[in-house]
Amino acid sequence: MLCVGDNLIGHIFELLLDTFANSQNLDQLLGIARLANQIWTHYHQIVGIPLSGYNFYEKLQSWWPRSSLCNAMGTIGFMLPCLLCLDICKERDRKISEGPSYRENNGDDDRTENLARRSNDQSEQCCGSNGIFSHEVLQDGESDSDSKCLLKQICRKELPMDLDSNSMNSCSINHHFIMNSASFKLSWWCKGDQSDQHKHDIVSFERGNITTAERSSKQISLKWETRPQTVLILTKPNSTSVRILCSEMVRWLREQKQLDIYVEPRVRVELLSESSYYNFVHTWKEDTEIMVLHTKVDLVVTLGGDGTVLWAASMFKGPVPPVVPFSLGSLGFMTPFHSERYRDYLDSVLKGPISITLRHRLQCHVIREAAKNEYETEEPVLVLNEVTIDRGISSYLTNLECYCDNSFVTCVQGDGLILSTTSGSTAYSLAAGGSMVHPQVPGILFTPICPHSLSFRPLILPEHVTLRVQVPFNSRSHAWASFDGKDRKRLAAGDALMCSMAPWPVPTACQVDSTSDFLTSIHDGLHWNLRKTQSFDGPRDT
Ligand SMILES: NC(=O)c1ccc[n+]([C@@H]2O[C@H](COP(=O)([O-])OP(=O)(O)OC[C@H]3O[C@@H](n4cnc5c(N)ncnc54)[C@H](O)[C@@H]3O)[C@@H](O)[C@H]2O)c1
Ligand SMILES: Nc1ncnc2c1ncn2[C@@H]1O[C@H](COP(=O)(O)OP(=O)(O)OP(=O)(O)O)[C@@H](O)[C@H]1O
Repeated sequence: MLCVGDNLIGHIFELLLDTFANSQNLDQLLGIARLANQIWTHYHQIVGIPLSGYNFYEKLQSWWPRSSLCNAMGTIGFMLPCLLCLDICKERDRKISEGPSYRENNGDDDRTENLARRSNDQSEQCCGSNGIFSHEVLQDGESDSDSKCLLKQICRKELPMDLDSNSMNSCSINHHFIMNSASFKLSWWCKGDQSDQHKHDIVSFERGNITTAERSSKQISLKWETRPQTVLILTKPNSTSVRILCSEMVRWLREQKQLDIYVEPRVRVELLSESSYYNFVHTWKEDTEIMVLHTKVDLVVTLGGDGTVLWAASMFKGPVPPVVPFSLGSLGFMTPFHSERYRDYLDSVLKGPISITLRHRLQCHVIREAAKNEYETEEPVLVLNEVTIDRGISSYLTNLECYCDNSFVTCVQGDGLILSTTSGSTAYSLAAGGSMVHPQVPGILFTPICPHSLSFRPLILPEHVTLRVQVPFNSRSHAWASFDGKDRKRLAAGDALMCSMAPWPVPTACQVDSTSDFLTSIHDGLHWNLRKTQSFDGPRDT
């Protein structure tokens, strides 16, 4: 990157701009804007303040009046980094001259005991200069954290979150493209491993000694850098207790915490039918607005069971804000927070720091035999638990050819196959005989459903592989793919499903920490290895 000249960067931007100008696909526009933003930040970081930024800015200015509304919206995403370049540098200089006071203290009084003690310790140990931003964790690259933080701060200052749910005008839509949520910092924490936290080499082999630096099982701590201002509350439908809790929580968050609140359209109607007091609650009208929710929302609260967490994850097709899952369901594997103590928990979460679990997701593409090119027909689907390919209502055995990075793995003959995340390892995959895996372990579980073979054991594959499950051309029936138990798609002979790890995990807040929460849920939820203890006086409960 260091030897990349202005010209090449200019070409890249030109190429991006052209693609941008010709695209009408909102997903693609967002992707390009993000890419441009990243290139710009890296370039700026390495080369200093390039005057060519002004050239780029001029180019955008001239192009702007010719663009459609849709493209113009995205242009803001391009322009902002240019406009902020100088401000960022000035701000960075200011911070250097001011010294450590910049790192604000996020408060520490009456928070929930467990959460606070644990998180504070972790923060002391690893925040500060070793902190990393969420996107750095995902990309494993070094980036200018301060500038991104400032970018967000400035955006919020200039474009306040005063959206009225009934007046979603073009101006309000414009700022959806701009990073607008509270900034936070993520940092690793691992017992006895406080040094070398920022090594980016996965394996080092200095003087013949092979050591590994990046271990996926480290606990991650989130510390707010700016106060969260907007909360999205998602609720399980048709439950009176959830409805009562929701209205109580909305009132509390508004009156005690002065937060902006978003809910689904259905919930807003429910709240308004209760009282016109809830008029301040925001929602959305069009599904397209959901695609930019992550730029408006600092925190997501779910009230329900695991299904509501899956529902929340499915709403975010890209980055996901931190999720605080409250348990109002029957099992609650992913919902460690008890609803009775919601005030204490939310108080603590809003102050931070909090331990989080980055729950990896799988990105699934259905590729039709009839399609002209690989990704022509269907949007990718992100799953938090699993994608299942099964026989549906057909009484024939499924016959699925499986490939891993283009190497033939096996042919599944049985009821079907589950490709699961480690978070989903305790769901359908478990019922089909798969192992339970700690959610911080990045891997893909390959679990057959009722295989008609005595020797077909489940596998766990590394996180970097791409799996392809193909319905053979001579298949006797169709197969069906379903995503987190929903949205069934028919796979005809020749169709395939591609599956790989998605770059956007779901960060869920922990009640204690990732490991403790996982063990609590397998003990309390599944009664794992519960057995009476042997004793001389007869069996005893453990
Ligand atoms: N035989 C089975 O065990 C079976 C069959 C179909 C679907 N499922 C699971 O149901 C999920 C959909 O959940 P839903 O709530 O929308 O449907 P649902 O209401 O039918 O609930 C399914 C059950 O699975 C539990 N569950 C969901 N995710 C879990 C997880 N990660 N760990 C442990 N338990 C979990 C839920 O708590 C719930 O009790 C699917 O993703 C699939 O994993 C399981
Ligand atoms: N906001 C929502 N809108 C529409 N459907 C939802 C929403 N939240 C949850 N669901 C669906 O409602 C169903 C039940 O939700 P959930 O699993 O949370 O409750 P539960 O079954 O009582 O709890 P548990 O999963 O712990 O057994 C799921 O199929 C889920 O997909």
